[in-house]
Amino acid sequence: MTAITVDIINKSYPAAGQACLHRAIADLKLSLPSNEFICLVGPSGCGKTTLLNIIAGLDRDYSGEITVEQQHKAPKIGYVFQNPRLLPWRTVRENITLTLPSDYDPKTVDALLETMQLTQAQHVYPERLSLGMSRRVSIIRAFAVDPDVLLMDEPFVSLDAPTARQVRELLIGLWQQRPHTVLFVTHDLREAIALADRLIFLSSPPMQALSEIRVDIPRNIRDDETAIEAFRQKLLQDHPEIRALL
Ligand SMILES: Nc1ncnc2c1ncn2[C@@H]1O[C@H](COP(=O)(O)OP(=O)(O)OP(=O)(O)O)[C@@H](O)[C@H]1O
Repeated sequence: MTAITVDIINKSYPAAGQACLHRAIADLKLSLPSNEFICLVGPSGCGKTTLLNIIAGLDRDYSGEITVEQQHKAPKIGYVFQNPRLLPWRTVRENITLTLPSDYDPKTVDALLETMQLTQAQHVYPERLSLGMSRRVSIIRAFAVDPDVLLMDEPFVSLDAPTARQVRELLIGLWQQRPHTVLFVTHDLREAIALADRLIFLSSPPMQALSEIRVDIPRNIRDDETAIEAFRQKLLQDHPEIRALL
């Protein structure tokens, strides 16, 4: 089943200091399958955040069409930003439950907190959290709404390597318990290989999809850095066009 169909004919921004427009996305067509973990990899400025904002419905100033398969009356989109965007005057638990309907099941939140190893921290305020913990809270908040699609925009950027690895493993544990269609943006090819069912490589503006590759490393050895590195080397060998994007 297809979860998201993207057909963007044109997305432009006003070009700084010029009368003309800067074309960010042109004739981009993607068909993204349900319940897959999809990583979007592309150079800085190629339009990845723009694409996520359009899919999320935050940016409607484009020509084309986006279709999101939905299980609810209106499509529910979870969005994890680079900045966790937690409300400082709310506890961890309150930040998670703030956007949930009034009849939400507290046991679901308990289970999410437990899977992300935050049960002990649920009543503290964000200023007491490390960046890795704040990122985990923002991931729970996105999963808690049971989204049709989960968008993640470089959520592990600026974490040190061991913390990024820990949060990545917790995220995959959560996703395996509650499969969702995930669109995850990253610059880091190793991170993408460790996470993804499918990699989509995007070119510089105007953005276009350059290659689409399935990652066939079994999930139970995705923490094996040798397997990840071997896949990366072969990928770059078989698809030299990708090198220019990294
Ligand atoms: N509000 C805006 N006004 C004008 N130009 C913009 C605006 N937002 C983005 N752009 C331009 O559109 C292009 C795509 O930007 P976008 O942030 O989507 O790229 P990105 O791939 O997410 O970048 P990065 O990986 O660095 O976060 C860039 O050239 C950027 O300068």
